[in-house]
Amino acid sequence: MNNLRSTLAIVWRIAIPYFRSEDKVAGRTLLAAVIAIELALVAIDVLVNQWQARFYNALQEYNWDSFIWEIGVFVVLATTFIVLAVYQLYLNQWLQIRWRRWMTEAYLRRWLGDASHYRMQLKGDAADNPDQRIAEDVKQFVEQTLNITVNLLSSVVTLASFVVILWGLSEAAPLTLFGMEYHIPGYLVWAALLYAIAGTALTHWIGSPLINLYFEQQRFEADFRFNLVRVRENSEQIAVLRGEGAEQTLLASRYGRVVANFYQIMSRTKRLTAVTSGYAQVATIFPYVIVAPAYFAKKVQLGGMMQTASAFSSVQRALSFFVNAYRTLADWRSTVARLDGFEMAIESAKTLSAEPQTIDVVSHAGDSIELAQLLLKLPNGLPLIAADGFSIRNSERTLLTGPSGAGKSTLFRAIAGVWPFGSGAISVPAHATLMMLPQRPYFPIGPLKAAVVYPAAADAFGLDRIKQALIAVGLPLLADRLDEDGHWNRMLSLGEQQRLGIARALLHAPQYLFLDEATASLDEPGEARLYQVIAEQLPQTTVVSIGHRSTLHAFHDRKVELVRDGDRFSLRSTGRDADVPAGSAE
Ligand SMILES: Nc1ncnc2c1ncn2[C@@H]1O[C@H](COP(=O)(O)OP(=O)(O)OP(=O)(O)O)[C@@H](O)[C@H]1O
Repeated sequence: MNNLRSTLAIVWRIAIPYFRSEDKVAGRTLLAAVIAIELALVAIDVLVNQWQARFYNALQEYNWDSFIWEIGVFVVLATTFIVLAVYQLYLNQWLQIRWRRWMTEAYLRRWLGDASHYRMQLKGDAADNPDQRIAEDVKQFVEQTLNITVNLLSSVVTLASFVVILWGLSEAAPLTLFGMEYHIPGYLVWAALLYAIAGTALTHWIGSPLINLYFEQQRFEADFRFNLVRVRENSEQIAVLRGEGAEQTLLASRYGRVVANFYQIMSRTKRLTAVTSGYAQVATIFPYVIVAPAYFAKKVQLGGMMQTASAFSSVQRALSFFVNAYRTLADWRSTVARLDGFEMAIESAKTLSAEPQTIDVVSHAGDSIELAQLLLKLPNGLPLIAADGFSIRNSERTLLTGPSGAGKSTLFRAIAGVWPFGSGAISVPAHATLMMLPQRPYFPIGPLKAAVVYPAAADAFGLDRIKQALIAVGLPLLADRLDEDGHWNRMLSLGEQQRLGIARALLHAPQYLFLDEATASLDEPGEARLYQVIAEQLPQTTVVSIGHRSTLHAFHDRKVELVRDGDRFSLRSTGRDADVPAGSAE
């Protein structure tokens, strides 16, 4: 019960923001229309039930006129039913797509905002496969929540209407056993109730493990899909390493989990289907068996008997909502749990930067980047880099070196404000523009011009400027392909990608440019030319580079080295090409 209450509380928390959003008028109107139509459909069911009594009595009495009249009534009822059913589905789908669009956009904003997508990974993948949460789970949540709510409501109303009818019919057709009449008020209602309770309990007992099994199934399927995507993304590496065999084994083992779990679902579903279909079959005949003695004792007409059977099955169906919807409910609960986990992971990634033991990235009025009492840590809490009173001065060009794994890239991540582990403060000039270029720049799939100017809009720069930037970095041939669509990370060599990255920097002209081995794939003369271009075209830009080649020294005013200092590394400024001993920290 507590479980149910907490699931409902989560559903409420996830569902309600849409109905309070800017789209609330459309959302509420559509929801009201869907519910109103559902209630009208129940009313038609009640009318059809009453019609059945009249229709079968007309048959039993060989009354042709009544028969024809009732056929006419049925045509009217059936036509109304069809029109309502068509519009109910149409409006339901309309609401679904609006609600889903709103939720998807809201999740995308939260996931992409504040670098949560990156921090969630740092936190150890608390919510697996966010892509699945946003693409699949939101769709299922909206669809299932709406259908379950509407069906539940319809069941309650059906129950209320038919219980009244069935109660009356219990009077008209008293319980007759072995020639004796027993007057139990509303015995047909009680019989339907007992029947439904027994079915529900049995279904829950057999079906409850399905909730977890469905949850796991979704996860295994998503894992498998994700690994397939990784193979596609890294297909060149895999091909040259002849890694196909290893991939086959890995993928087969991932798919093995999908299959093993599915077998469990199959065997559970088999048992559950035996129960639910047996239950449905018995339900067809059950009311006739109960009313038959009264019928054969001529206490009730054929019409009364048919009406009773149909009312009984309506009550029983409404009561068995849980039995019929068990699979959907199980699926729904796992969808809700996954979305809840996703929301929690986003929240905890957000609060990561607000925790007391995190790095503060603040803006200040000065024109340099200042590191004060900074201690960078690994996610597991081990110290990585300590820096205090260190500044990156305006327009200066700094070369950062140090052993592999010392934390050079992590220092860049901290300055960019996405590395939360550690303490101390990083002050960045207010309104300063920073650009980080890694060794492997990212290019969205699409036209080349959009890839170069990313993250600006494709039309943020004139075509001539983009062409000039490409020519400046030594990619004149690409200058004629700006409108070509492509997967540029796959189509260009790493050196070409790095040139393209520098072209991006030339266009954006940031005040601070951080180059994390961003030219390391070029030969030395090629690298030198790019630094020359940066110096000429971005004379005001403060450049901080990570690199290992000694030839880079010529393009920097200052050399800073990360040196081991106990259990961590610290920054030592060694001046231009100078071998200043360690310990002369800024
Ligand atoms: N997301 C992460 N989770 C756990 N550890 C990490 C993560 N990112 C980096 N590290 C660890 O932090 C340390 C510093 O990594 P970083 O990439 O900053 O080193 P680096 O000095 O740039 O190395 P290289 O010169 O080899 O590129 C490494 O030991 C690395 O394993």
